[in-house]
Amino acid sequence: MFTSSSFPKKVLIPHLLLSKLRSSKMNKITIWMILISIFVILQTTSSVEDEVKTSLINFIAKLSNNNSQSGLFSGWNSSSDPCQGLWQGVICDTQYNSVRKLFLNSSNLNGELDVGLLCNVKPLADSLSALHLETNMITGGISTEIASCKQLTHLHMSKNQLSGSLPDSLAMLNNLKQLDISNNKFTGDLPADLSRISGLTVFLAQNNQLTGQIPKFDFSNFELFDVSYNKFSGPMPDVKGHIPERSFLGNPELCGDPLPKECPQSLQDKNNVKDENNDDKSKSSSNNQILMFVGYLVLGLVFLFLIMCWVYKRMKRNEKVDGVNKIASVDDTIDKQPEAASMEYKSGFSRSEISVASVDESNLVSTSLIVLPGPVVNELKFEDLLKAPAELLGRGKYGSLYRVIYENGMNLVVKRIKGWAISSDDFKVRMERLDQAKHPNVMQAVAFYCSKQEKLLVYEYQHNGSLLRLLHGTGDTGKAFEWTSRLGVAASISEALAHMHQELEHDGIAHGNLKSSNILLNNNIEPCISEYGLMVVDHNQESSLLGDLTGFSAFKEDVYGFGVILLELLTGKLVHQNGINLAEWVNSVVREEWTVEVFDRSLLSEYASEETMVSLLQVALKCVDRSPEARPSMNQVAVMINTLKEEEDGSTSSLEP
Ligand SMILES: Nc1ncnc2c1ncn2[C@@H]1O[C@H](COP(=O)(O)OP(=O)(O)OP(=O)(O)O)[C@@H](O)[C@H]1O
Repeated sequence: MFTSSSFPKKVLIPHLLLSKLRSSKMNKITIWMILISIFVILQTTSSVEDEVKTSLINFIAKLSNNNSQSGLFSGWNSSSDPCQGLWQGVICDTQYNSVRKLFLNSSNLNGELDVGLLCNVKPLADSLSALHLETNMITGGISTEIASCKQLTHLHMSKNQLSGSLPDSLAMLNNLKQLDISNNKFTGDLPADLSRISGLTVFLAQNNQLTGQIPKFDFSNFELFDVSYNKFSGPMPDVKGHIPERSFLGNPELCGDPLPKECPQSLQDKNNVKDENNDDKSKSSSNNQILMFVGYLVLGLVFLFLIMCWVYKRMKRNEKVDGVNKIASVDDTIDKQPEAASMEYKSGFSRSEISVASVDESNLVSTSLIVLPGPVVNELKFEDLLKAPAELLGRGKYGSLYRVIYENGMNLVVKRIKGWAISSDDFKVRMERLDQAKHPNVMQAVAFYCSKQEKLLVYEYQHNGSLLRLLHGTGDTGKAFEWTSRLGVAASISEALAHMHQELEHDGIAHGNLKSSNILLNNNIEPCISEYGLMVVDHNQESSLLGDLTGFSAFKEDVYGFGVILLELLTGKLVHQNGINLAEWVNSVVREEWTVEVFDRSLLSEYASEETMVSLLQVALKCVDRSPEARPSMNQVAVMINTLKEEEDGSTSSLEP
């Protein structure tokens, strides 16, 4: 029942357990339960083996016409082990203790074949790889159950009295290598799918009464192939020289080369048509495949092209976004100067960009520049501006700024504003009003251009840079930015701004984007407010507490912007530095009565009046009041600063010898 190798595992362990249990004096019921369990386990294990034994005994009994006990097979009894050597013809796999092969050939077997008795018993069907029944007188046939003996590689049944047709299920034995059914009385057609068993190397079916056509095997696989002396019909399969002619002889209805019988014309035609059909089918299927392939290729290319377009567009868009981000960072940190920025943006003033604008004629006020009257330029042509070499100075939230060297050597800057929701007519009126409200400390536009999509403003280029650069730059002017100059700048800007506010009050045009980078130093090192009235006020600024930033609110935003400039002048600090908001920082220091601490140290060493500085600081703090209503008007600011300046001028002149 058990092999010597399996016995110790299954019995010794319970043994040990038992002795342990006895020694620990466990109660009898427990011991009985364990014994019963062991018995049940042993019973179940043996029942599988018994099933195999029983089926084998039944199989041989049927094959031998119930005479097995008298002859060779007397050792086949249920009290012995099929794998222990007493069972004649049984070969086992010793490792798995399973029946692998049955050699029952030449054994005087004259009973009936019942493969179901072997193949319906799973453990046997799963292990049986060879069944040799040749040279007997076995009757019956091969039943469909043969398909369950999936491990069969060798099925030898030659020289018997087997009859009936071969079941289609025979073709399901995928592992079959040798099939010998020769010298029997088999009838009917060969299962067509037999040719699908790719590992079949021996097929012997000679001397039967098999009919129909010979399946199209891959004849190159065969070591042995014989279908001679049957009743096969139809054309010879194309064996491509792998099988000798004699393997097909004795089939009177079989025709075609190399057999002596020629196939009738009708059969040839039928065959040719069949072949042609097959050829056509394969041709058309290969054509279809080519067409399909080309289709996929075209689709793939179109898809690739679309992806590339999409990627290109995205890259373009990202480039733009990148540009905005970079400029924003320049503004925030102010550690890059216009030159640095221009170095960064070498792309320059794209002619095509402006050309695009110029073709948008439907929305133009004028198809060319409107040159404003003034001493700077007498004549400025739009086309010449487009032709001129240009360099990008900066790219802000509202647009880009280019430096353009005009044909006569004149340096201009072109501000290009995109997406400003102002009608062309309103823009033109606005430009004219700004031009009328002149002030020497406000930079006048030289010319402008307007379309629905964009607006261009032309200014004179200022070589001396901005107040921002003067305060926080490298100091390449070589001069210290002394207190009196700072006070002078404050006075000039406040006056210019007060003038503009007064002039443009009814038009509601404030500067809208007042900051130290928009205060430029002209040829006389005089401060000039640039880009007046070009911007919609930035709603994100901390000063911008009101939703409506036109009219009154916009003017108050300018006052706030001016207050910040004053703070920059007094402290020498940037608007935002290391995350600290300048206005808040100054306020907090002043609240702590450490006012002197806020001032620029370079000013304290001068003969600057600390009193005037504190007074100017108070003006600045009023300007940056959180409540716009609490902020003074620009006119009031200008008066206050001028008074301070006069006092300062008076006191310094009285100090002079
Ligand atoms: N007419 C000019 N001549 C010389 N430099 C100028 C002129 N106008 C502006 N600039 C300088 O060019 C740089 C870029 O200007 P731009 O107006 O694009 O940026 P910004 O003033 O920093 O930001 P915003 O877009 O908010 O105005 C700034 O440093 C500015 O001081």
